[in-house]
Amino acid sequence: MADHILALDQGTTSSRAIIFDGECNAIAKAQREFKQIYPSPGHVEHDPLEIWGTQLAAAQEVLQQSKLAPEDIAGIGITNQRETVVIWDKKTGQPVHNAIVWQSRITSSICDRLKADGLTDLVQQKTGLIIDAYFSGTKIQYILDKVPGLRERANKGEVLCGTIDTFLLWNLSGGKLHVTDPTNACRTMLFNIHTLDWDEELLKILNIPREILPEVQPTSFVYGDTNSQLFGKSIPVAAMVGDQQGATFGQCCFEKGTAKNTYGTGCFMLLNTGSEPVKSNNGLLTTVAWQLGDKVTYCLEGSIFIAGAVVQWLRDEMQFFTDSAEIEKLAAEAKDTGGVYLVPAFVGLGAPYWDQDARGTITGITRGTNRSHLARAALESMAYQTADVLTAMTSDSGIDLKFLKVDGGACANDMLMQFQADILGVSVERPQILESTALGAAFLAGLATGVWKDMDTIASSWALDKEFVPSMTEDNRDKLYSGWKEAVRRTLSAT
Ligand SMILES: Nc1ncnc2c1ncn2[C@@H]1O[C@H](COP(=O)(O)OP(=O)(O)O)[C@@H](O)[C@H]1O
Ligand SMILES: O=P(O)(O)OC[C@H](O)CO
Repeated sequence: MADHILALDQGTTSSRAIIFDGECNAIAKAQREFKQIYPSPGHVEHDPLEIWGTQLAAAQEVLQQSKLAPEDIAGIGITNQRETVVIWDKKTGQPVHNAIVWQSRITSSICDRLKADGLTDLVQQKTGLIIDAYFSGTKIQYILDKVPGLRERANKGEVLCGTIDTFLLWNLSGGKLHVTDPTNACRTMLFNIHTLDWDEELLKILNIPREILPEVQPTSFVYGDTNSQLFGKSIPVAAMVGDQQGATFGQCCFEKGTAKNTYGTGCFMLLNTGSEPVKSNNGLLTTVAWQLGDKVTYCLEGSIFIAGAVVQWLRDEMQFFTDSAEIEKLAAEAKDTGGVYLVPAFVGLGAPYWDQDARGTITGITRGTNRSHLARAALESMAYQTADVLTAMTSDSGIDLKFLKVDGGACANDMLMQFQADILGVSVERPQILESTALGAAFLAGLATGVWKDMDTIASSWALDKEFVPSMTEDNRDKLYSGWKEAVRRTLSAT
């Protein structure tokens, strides 16, 4: 009987596939890393065919490992790095350019022009976003302008465009389906989050033909079947969801006022604000959490560009250790940072500052500063950036968070989680299943195919691994946090 779900988790650095059974057990996992391409400083690309190749290989491997037949899989749920965008030839499937990755700053000058043209309010009102190179719209414009003859081909309907969910679905369906969902569409800066459709005015401003964009369907939805040659038999694709919204669903943040924070390459905090979009006055994004049937749930999001990546930087560039987990031991050698703050603005700063030109800063170094202090400051930077976001969220939503659910690679770090609880003054809850992103995609696909009956059944499956309770005095918290604010002030490009 088809009572398993295959989740495809296409992330920034790897393509993963996990099979879940109806009791949320991950019965098999496979993962393939792929190349990060840096054509120039601040410019990040991926090879779309490598993304597809690694994702397909991981899916085929996990099926083989599980010993299940394709007919045991009720559906596939796709979850993906968001904003990263591809344009490809409709006939051959060949990409016309590398994918421009969400982290890429290549279009920051286009964004500066849009801001100078006074479009900030219009963009926020329609899309819930802040004008920034992070989002797909200016990346699409950049590719259309850069590749010779591409505009004419786009106008003639010879090419297709899409975020990674769409590109994977198109390939999985053998070139039949060109579809996205609102959690991905809303990250393009071309999608109106109120009408739930591509916005003609924004398409005109960015000079993007509507014909190249995909159809938009709900997040949990049977979009169609995979090409039968890929897995031996066709399997329905039954969910597509941006990875951060996927993690929010996987963490069962179904109630208005619940939030999760994912500590991966970057750090993304999403607060469920219910059926109405809440406008931010403090540098957060208003974004679609998911669409089930015709019911849309919104959230406020704080997107932090560099979180776990600061640990990778200490590992790869500074060569402090060889494995990310070793930071725990090194950081524990110092009882505190000795007054050092590290602001990892390696690609500018995202929420709530949105400063494209800021660059990383270390403050408070003395003759006694050593590697342990720096390691500790790097870990603490994730917690301080999260505190900046939570302050903005409380102010925008009027919601006082009771607890924060956490997931992602760096949340395995107990020292970081305790410091996070301390600096927020809010309890931090780590679940037993840390694969929240893939689990969210599985839940959404399972809802569309009957593996899970309803959201109440899903919510009852969430189980706590460890709770971190704040233990720092308010005085100490205020003193440490004001030191961070001063370090950020020195980092911002205008100062
Ligand atoms: N014990 C640890 N302490 C701090 N950071 C860690 C630890 N283990 C892994 N990380 C960081 O977590 C990140 C990986 O998390 P993951 O959720 O897999 O990220 P992504 O999905 O963005 O690729 C890496 O940036 C890594 O440096
Ligand atoms: O692939 P991740 O986990 O780093 O997530 C990337 C985000 O979706 C970017 O918005």
